[in-house]
Amino acid sequence: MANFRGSCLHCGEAAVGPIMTAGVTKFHPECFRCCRCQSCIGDDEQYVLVGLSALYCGVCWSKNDTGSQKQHVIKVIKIPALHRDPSQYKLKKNWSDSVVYEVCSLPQSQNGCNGSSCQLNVGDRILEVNGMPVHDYSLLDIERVLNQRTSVVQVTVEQTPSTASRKLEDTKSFGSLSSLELRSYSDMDKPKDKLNRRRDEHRSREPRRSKGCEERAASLSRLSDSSPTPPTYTKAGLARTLSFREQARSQCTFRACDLVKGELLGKGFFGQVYKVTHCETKEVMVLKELYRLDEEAQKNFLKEVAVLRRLEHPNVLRFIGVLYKERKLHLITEYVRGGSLRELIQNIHRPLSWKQRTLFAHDIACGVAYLHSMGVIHRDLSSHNCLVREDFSVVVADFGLARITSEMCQHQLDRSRLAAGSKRGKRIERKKRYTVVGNPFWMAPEMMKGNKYDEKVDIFSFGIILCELIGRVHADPDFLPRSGDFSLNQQTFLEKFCDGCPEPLYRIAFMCCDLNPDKRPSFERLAGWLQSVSSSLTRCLQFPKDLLEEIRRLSGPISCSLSPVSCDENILQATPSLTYSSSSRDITGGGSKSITSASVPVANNPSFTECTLSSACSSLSTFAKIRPLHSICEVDHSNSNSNSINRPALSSPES
Ligand SMILES: Nc1ncnc2c1ncn2[C@@H]1O[C@H](COP(=O)(O)OP(=O)(O)OP(=O)(O)O)[C@@H](O)[C@H]1O
Repeated sequence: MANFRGSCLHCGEAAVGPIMTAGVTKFHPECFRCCRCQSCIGDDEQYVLVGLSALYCGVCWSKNDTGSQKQHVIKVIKIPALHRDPSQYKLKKNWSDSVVYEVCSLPQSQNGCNGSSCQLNVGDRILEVNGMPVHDYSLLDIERVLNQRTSVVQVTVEQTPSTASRKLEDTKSFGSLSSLELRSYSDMDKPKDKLNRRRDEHRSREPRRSKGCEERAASLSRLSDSSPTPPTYTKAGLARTLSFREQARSQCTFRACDLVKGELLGKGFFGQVYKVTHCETKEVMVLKELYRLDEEAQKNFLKEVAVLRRLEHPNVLRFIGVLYKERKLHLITEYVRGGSLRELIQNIHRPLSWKQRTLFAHDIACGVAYLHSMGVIHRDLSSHNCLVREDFSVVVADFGLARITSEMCQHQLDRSRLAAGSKRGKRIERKKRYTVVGNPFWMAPEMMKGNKYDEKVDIFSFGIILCELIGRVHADPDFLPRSGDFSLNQQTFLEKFCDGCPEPLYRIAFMCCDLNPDKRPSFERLAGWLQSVSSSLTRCLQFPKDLLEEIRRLSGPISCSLSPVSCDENILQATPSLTYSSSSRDITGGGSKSITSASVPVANNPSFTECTLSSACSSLSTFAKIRPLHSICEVDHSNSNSNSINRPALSSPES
């Protein structure tokens, strides 16, 4: 079995967890897509990898099989079991690469057909037979399987230009071969030789399939993992080689027939979320599928899968696997029964003690501290995207807008170097001019203004969540008092919403909502503070003196609002197409009026669903009210010197 560490050929990121392999090249399942039609290629589907770069699905390839003979190609060929011909495939060992066998002679039936892209040719290098890498087997074993007459044999081959154009010599005919033909195992007779016995052994370890489930086509061994113990679902969804060996935790690929679709749990901007139950284990999970098929939606969804599959933490939504259905990728995650934190906060019939609120905040802080340690900025942290489990622990979810920053990993490294006593280096400049994404209610001021930002934007969002928890108030600026500079209006919040709130808790919230990102505490520190606060609350003790002093010192005096919140509907009406300049000092277009708490019911106005970002930037309130309908707004600030309009940027590309 090959070592499946390495990187994905498509995205270049580490290929861990379930991966698709084409020969020795690896892909994440979500990256294993046809370069022409962009559809995901399932593990039972034909593919052709040309020149170690262009991947085609069987359909697109067969429509346009031109020029293949001049290129390096990895593909799957099926040899049907229809012919009775004594002539045989002959193989030889490829001495330059001891792990593959080369076809040196063909049966007579193929006489004159050499060079065809859909059958074995002289010189083809055989990488896998029936999904098993050939290096585990002797040349005789492989020849025996190829020449058996009882069942379809699926062969993954590598064709080089010389192979494809090589002339057929010295071959005897035994009937035509068809390939690029999909047949399932259930169509085939059970092979008896060693190779097929091995395959059957693997399959016999799988849970019994539900009746009526169509079995998979012969394995291409593209979905692989090296964890020593196959996880629960690995085998349920696959009739291929031992897979999922790379990671200890389970990440699975399901078939549609493995899961029974249940109730619709909700709809986001791009996708919808269903409860599903596994036929065999009865485990309830969540399936997220896209209903929008535009590029933007696809991009965000693939990112969500890509991010989630790398993460494993008790306070981060658990990724279970993926499902290919109708050539589309679906995400399977744990089912979180308690709904969103926002729903819980807003449920006034449900009392929440200060300790419970502190624990919620602690869990989120731990989850996002982990994300940051993994180099992920969430960028859409909100009480919508924090889900509450039955045991009242909270998980952070929804990674469609997340950003992976290698700088952050570097930052972690540097920190550990510093901790290990090496010399203090120059502070790494991590802030970058990324795109503006997320929900404006929770969005950090620096992102709102189109400035450079870093992971501290998540801390601001967390501060808003903490305010929601403290005041059981909507994050909407119509309810949660904000200042003219988009920070929190601490004074008003304190007066209106902090009755009975432990002092450290609201002070922590204020620190998180500081306008200056550098003054916001890290999630690691926040988790520590919140842990101490909750312990004190549990034991009804006074807060430790040093904790209180530290928090007071760092949070400083309670600030008063600089620009009183005003109610100015005219801003909304008068500036329908303001430009959003990345160099402007605020997002109001004019700078004179920054925040309005105008209670214009735009959120419920259907015409705003089509509203563009540029027209939405007239005020925080307008901006904010667009978001619940749009769910995402992206503005590209990559050209920081430009004063030009960044037009409705729902799909602005991100570098
Ligand atoms: N794993 C889960 N378990 C239980 N409920 C979930 C789960 N994931 C999502 N939901 C619920 O399904 C609904 C839709 O979720 P989804 O993540 O698609 O959208 P969203 O976060 O509301 O919006 P957007 O993706 O536009 O930010 C939400 O109300 C959420 O509470």
